[in-house]
Amino acid sequence: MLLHFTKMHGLGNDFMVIDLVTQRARLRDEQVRQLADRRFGIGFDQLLIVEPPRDPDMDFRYRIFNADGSEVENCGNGARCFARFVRDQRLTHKHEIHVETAGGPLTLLVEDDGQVTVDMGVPRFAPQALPFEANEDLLRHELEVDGERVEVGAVSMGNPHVVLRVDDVERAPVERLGPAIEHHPRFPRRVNVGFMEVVSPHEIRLRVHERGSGETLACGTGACAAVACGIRQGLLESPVTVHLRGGDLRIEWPAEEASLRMTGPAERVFDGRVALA
Ligand SMILES: N[C@@H](CCC[C@H](N)C(=O)O)C(=O)O
Repeated sequence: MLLHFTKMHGLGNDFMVIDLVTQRARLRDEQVRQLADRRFGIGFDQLLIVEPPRDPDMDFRYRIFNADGSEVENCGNGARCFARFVRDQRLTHKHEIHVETAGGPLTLLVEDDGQVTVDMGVPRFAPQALPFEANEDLLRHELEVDGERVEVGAVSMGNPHVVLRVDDVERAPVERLGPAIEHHPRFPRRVNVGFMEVVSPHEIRLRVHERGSGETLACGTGACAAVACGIRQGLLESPVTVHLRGGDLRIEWPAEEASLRMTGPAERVFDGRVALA
């Protein structure tokens, strides 16, 4: 069976997008992993699935799968690509699109210049929101990783994140600490790991080791998590420009109980058809 798909990216965080509003398919974990393979498949960091909503107040259901086949709650760069995709495919003409995700509802706003702003909701710092085995909600938690003590901020942006402050993001131990923290026993559903260099109160540099996909060129929810932790720790002030290896995102978080908003680009790369094994 041939399935139409579109390859997209948000700042180099790349996606295979499949419309399951007009097509029918069920993908097994091993099929997702095979499609994600950059040599034997299409290659992507995440697979995004567009489905009809289950809640009649929503426009679509937005499902996300990491390259390792695991289904996850949220993907920020993917949300911007999702908005561009459903409009390009004429599945909607709306500029404000409401989607349900496994991490809760999201609102996507397509701006006049083609950039997309995502209302990511209110960051949640309670350890059980990630989940994270910790007794209380602290600004910084201590973690023992491979015999080393590191300090992390912990936050749920629908999906779980920790953020480490580093002096120089290019020299940060992303390859060593990223996977070790992702699989740390205190995170029963694993965790995304951000390495943040503070340049000024309105500017950071960031690299993210993503749960289930490894280091990517950009992570939207990771950028939101870093800014949320940085503001809460008194290091940053809204708005913040986040420099990722694939480009920049603008993050606004005006007040603790307010929604956090992320603005950035969404690019279509090519369309294709693939036979599911
Ligand atoms: N690339 C994403 C996040 C994708 C999901 C993440 N790897 C997870 O497992 O939670 C983004 O742009 O937010």
